[in-house]
Amino acid sequence: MQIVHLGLGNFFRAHQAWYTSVAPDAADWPIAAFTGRSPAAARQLAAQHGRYTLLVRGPERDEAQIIGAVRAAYAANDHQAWRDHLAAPRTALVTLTVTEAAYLRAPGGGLDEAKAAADVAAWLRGDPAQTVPGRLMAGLAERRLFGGGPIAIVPCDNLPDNGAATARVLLDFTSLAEPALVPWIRDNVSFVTTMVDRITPRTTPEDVRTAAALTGFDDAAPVVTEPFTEWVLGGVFPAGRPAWEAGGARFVSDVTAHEQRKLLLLNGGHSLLAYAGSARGHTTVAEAVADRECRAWLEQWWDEAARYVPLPPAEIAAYRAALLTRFGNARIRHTLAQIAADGSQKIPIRVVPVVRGELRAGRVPAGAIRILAAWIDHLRGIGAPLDDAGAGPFVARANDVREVLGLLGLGGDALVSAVEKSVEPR
Ligand SMILES: NC(=O)c1ccc[n+]([C@@H]2O[C@H](COP(=O)([O-])OP(=O)(O)OC[C@H]3O[C@@H](n4cnc5c(N)ncnc54)[C@H](O)[C@@H]3O)[C@@H](O)[C@H]2O)c1
Ligand SMILES: O=P(O)(O)OC[C@@H](O)[C@@H](O)[C@H](O)[C@H](O)CO
Repeated sequence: MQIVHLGLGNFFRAHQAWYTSVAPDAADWPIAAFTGRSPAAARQLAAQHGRYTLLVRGPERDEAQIIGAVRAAYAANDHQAWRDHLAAPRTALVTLTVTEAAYLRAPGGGLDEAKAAADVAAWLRGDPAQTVPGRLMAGLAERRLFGGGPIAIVPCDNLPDNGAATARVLLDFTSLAEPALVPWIRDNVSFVTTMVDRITPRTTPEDVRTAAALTGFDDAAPVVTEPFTEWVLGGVFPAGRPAWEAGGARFVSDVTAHEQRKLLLLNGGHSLLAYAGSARGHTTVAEAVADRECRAWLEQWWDEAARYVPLPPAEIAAYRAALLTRFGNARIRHTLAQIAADGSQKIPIRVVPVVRGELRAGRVPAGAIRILAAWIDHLRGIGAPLDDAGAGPFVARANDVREVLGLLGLGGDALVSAVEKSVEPR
């Protein structure tokens, strides 16, 4: 059997490829990985026969592992290889790590048709589809044509209910571009929902030197990650899967509680530090969490967000304590700028649901308001640099708090006034 992966970035190599590498049946599950956009990662990995170093960075030392799970690496524009791999009956599942923005979701959750329009038009002209929903559709069209059979799609991006979210954008895209394929997708494609967790920063030139010194292998593309890792999956694998349980993956009937715990507490906490911490001059998560004020803001946010995590209080308390240790690992250089990117995709899923819930309960949540205000400051040029292709409408209205909140589907005088008081004076 075989796994196909789309989005050959660092996280995939620290997480899904690592789980596959430690599975007892790893030899039966080679991975063919495709870059999402630039060909650089494919070139680097192909030159190393897919092998790379995983530096597991604890608070005191690094442990180097050579991972050999990736057997073939392709550039995003190798459309023929993509279609061939998706069509092959031996391909049992497709994993994705392509960032939140790549799903082309509209605020309501379906496909943003304006963002997809050029790709739909390209497909109708007979050109290769370039977006993630378009590429999935193109590969599945080939699979149907050649009788490849049922398959699982396993998104591993930080989106709530990522399986259903992927199904929705894919089916919306297919309805526009290739409607005859829709029933086949409904009957043959299983969408697995996952909660994924392993803090994996960008690789620095120093990491490259460290990896070579530890292993003697002159690796152009090592990956640094933390010791902690978690993977919770819910859904059906009609053509099988590796025994990922060996690495600690859990298969459950409902991922929601795990997903809310991670998305609100970890990712929401990260977004708070990315905007409010960078505005205080910090560069990394570890620096920000060592700042007493940022740490107090984090606890305040967690107190509010915890109300929306359907788990026992003791479990939430243990998770919070573990997060402080993980965030405090100063040897992991996780930059606030990396986390701050694409806030227009992240704020609506990491923070807005808590604000809505609190307003419904008659509370004006100070911790969540701080994140909204710090993000608006970021849109106005404060703190980490703005790197967000979807920020245009928010930047255009950034001087007017009420309008920015309106774009997030939020409003009400009490909220607007609280956020106005919390943004930096101008
Ligand atoms: N890094 C982490 O700690 C971490 C942890 C959990 C989940 N994730 C998820 O993994 C994603 C990737 O993180 P990473 O650290 O590997 O980042 P990365 O920058 O190393 O890799 C990103 C990958 O996504 C692809 N991509 C980006 N935009 C795309 C687009 N519009 N269309 C198609 N492909 C696109 C890139 O080509 C690249 O292959 C995150 O956005 C997040 O959803 C990351
Ligand atoms: O990867 P992103 O861009 O979705 O979000 C940035 C971080 O919050 C995220 O990468 C976390 O480090 C990760 O989700 C931990 O598992």
